[in-house]
Amino acid sequence: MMSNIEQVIQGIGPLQEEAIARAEGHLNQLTKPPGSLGKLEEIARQVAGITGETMPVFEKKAVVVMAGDHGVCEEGVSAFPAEVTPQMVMNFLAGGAAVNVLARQAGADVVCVDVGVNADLEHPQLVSKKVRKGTRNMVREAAMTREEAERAIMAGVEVVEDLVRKGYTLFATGDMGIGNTTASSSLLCALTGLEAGLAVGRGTGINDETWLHKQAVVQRALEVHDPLGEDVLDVLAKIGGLEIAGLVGVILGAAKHGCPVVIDGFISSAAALVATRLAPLSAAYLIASHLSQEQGHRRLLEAIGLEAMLHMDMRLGEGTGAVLCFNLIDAAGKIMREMATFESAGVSRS
Ligand SMILES: O=C(O)c1ccc[n+]([C@@H]2O[C@H](COP(=O)([O-])O)[C@@H](O)[C@H]2O)c1
Ligand SMILES: Cc1cc2nc[nH]c2cc1C
Repeated sequence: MMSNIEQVIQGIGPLQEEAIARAEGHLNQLTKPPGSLGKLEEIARQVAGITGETMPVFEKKAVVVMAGDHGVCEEGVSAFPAEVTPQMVMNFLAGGAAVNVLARQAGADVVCVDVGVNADLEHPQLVSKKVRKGTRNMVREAAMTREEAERAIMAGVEVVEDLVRKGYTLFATGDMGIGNTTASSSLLCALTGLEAGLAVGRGTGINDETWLHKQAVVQRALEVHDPLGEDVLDVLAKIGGLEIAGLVGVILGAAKHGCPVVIDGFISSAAALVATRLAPLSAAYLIASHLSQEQGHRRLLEAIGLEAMLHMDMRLGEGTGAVLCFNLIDAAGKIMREMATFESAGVSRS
C-alpha cells in the first residue's frame, strides 16, 4: 500500500507548459524590450506554469512557521538557549516578531505551527501538531524515528491542505528552532557530500571556538549514523529536525495543490533539498527568496538548482526573507495585469 507521503508525492505534476507559453506571449506584448524585467518575468512565467493563470491574484498568502526543538543543543552549538524557541513562538502569536511585521507589510498571514517544541504551549492561534518535545541528540542516537519524521511531514501537508481549503494560494516557509542550523548543516553534508567545514555556519552568531566545535559535532553525527544511504527519509529522521520535516510537508503539500511556495533561508532550503530529493517535480514549484548569510546556503541552493532573488545579508529565519519576496511576486502579477501593450499604448517596435 502507498504511504500517505507517497500519495502526496504522486499527486505532484509537472508545470503547465501551455500557460508558461501564454505568459511569455503576453510579456512580449508589453511596452518594454523583451526580457528587460529580468527575474520579474521569470516569476511571471513560473507562477503561470504553477497556477495555470497568466494574471494570478494571490488574495490570501500565508507564511507557515514551523517550530521545533533540537536535542543536539545539549552539545553547546548555539549562541542562544533552547528556551528561546517557545518564547519566540509566543512572540509570533503576539504579532511582535520580525516575520509578523514583514507579513503585515506584504498583506500575508503568519501561521505558527508547534510540530516539536519542548514546552507545553497553548494559544488560540497556535496550530498544535506536536509529534514530540524536541528531537533526540543526534550525536548519541537518531534524532527521530522514521515514523516521527513521517508524522512531522504529514503535519506540514495537513496545515497546507487546511489553508488551501480556506482560500490560501501562495505560501512561504518559515522556521523557528534553536539548534536547527546544526541539523540543516548535517543534512547538507549527508545529501551533497559537502564537508562540515564548508557546510557549518555561525547560526545565531557563535564565536570561532564554538564554530569549530559545531563542525566537530556535525562530523560526529555523520560518523555515528554512517552509512547514511540513499534513503532520504532515513537521513532526515536520523540527523534532521521536526520543523524541517514539517517544512518538507509544507513544500510537498503546496506543490500537490498547484501553489507556489517561497523558500526562506538556510533551514527552509535544507527542507527544500529533502523535499526535492523525495519528489523531484516539486522543485518547479519553489521560488528561492534570499541568500542567507549562513555559510552553506549558497551550496544548498545550488544543490536544489535555485537562485535567490535578494541578497540582503539576512540570517534570521522565521520566513522573513520569503515574506519579503511576496512583494516581488505580487509585483510580477501586477505587471502582467496592468502594463500597457505596444498596441494599446501606440508604442512602436522594429
Ligand atoms: O534562515 C536562516 O538562514 C538562518 C540562519 C541562521 C539562524 N537562523 C535562525 O536561528 C535559529 C537557529 O540558529 P542556531 O544557532 O540556534 O542553530 C533558528 O531559529 C533559525 O530560524 C536562521
Ligand atoms: C531572538 C531570536 C529570534 C529568532 N528567530 C528565529 N530564530 C531566532 C533566534 C533568536 C535568538
